Parts: sequence; C-alpha cells; structure tokens
Amino acid sequence: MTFRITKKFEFSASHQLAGLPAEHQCARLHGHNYVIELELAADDADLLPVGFVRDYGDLSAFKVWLDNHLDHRHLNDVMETNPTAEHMAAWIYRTWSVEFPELTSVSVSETPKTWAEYRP
Ligand SMILES: Nc1nc2c(c(=O)[nH]1)N=C([C@H](O)[C@H](O)COP(=O)(O)OP(=O)(O)OP(=O)(O)O)CN2
Ligand SMILES: [Zn+2]
Repeated sequence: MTFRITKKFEFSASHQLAGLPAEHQCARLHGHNYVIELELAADDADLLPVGFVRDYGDLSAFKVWLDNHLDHRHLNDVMETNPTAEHMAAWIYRTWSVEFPELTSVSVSETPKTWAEYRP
C-alpha cells in the first residue's frame, strides 16, 4: 500500500513567454498568483514510526525557498528555461527531490483553471 501526501504553496511573480506568436497574450509581460503543489509518497513499510510520509512542517523549507527565490520576481530572470508551467514543475522537482527523496510530483497552477504536473 502506498500513502501520498500533498501540500500547496503560493507566490506571485511575473513572466513573459518566448516562442509564441507576438499577438499571443502570454508573449506580453504579465503576472500570476502561482500555486505549487508538492506530492510525496511512501510505502506503508516506509512510513515514519509516527505514521507520516513526512511531517508537513518539514516542507516549510520549500516555502522559504519560494519566498527568497521566486516570490515577486520576474521568472525569466530566475529560470534558465522558458518559464512555462511545465518547465517550472520539472525545475522545482529536480531542485527539491534531493532534499525530499519521497517527492513524486510537482504541480504548478498559473490560474484557478490550469495545472501542469511533472511526475518522472
Ligand atoms: N501548456 C501551457 N499552456 C500555457 C501556459 C503554460 O505554461 N503551459 N501558459 C500560458 C500563460 O502564461 C497563462 O498561463 C495564460 O493561460 P490561459 O489559461 O490561456 O489564460 P487565461 O486565464 O486568460 O485563459 P481563459 O481561457 O481566458 O480563462 C498560456 N498557455
Ligand atoms: Zn502566464
């Protein structure tokens, strides 16, 4: 049996997507109130003795990183790739899967209607 836990985090940032037609709305400078969802998983045999996959509180380190690196930033200045939701999800996964080996997916929402998930 596998247990999965998730936690959501929010930040605000601007971006401008390259490679789109000039008339595309996302080719213009604009911003989003982003929501990031981290998913972590563990088999029942690997649960911590208390019964956690990992303490939700441990993920506060990720919130500190978001606040310091992405919140109220221009994402084109922070990321080396075009700052699409897909690229952000993969970048965050690769950055944080070392600190959190139980990390199984990262999802990025730019608007209440859209989510991009990276699940290697
Ligand atoms: N697959 C992706 N498509 C789009 C991305 C993306 O990162 N991955 N990004 C954008 C824009 O940055 C922005 O998110 C606009 O999204 P969209 O949902 O098209 O914009 P609206 O909220 O204005 O959509 P409505 O349908 O008018 O509500 C675009 N596409
Ligand atoms: Zn956008």
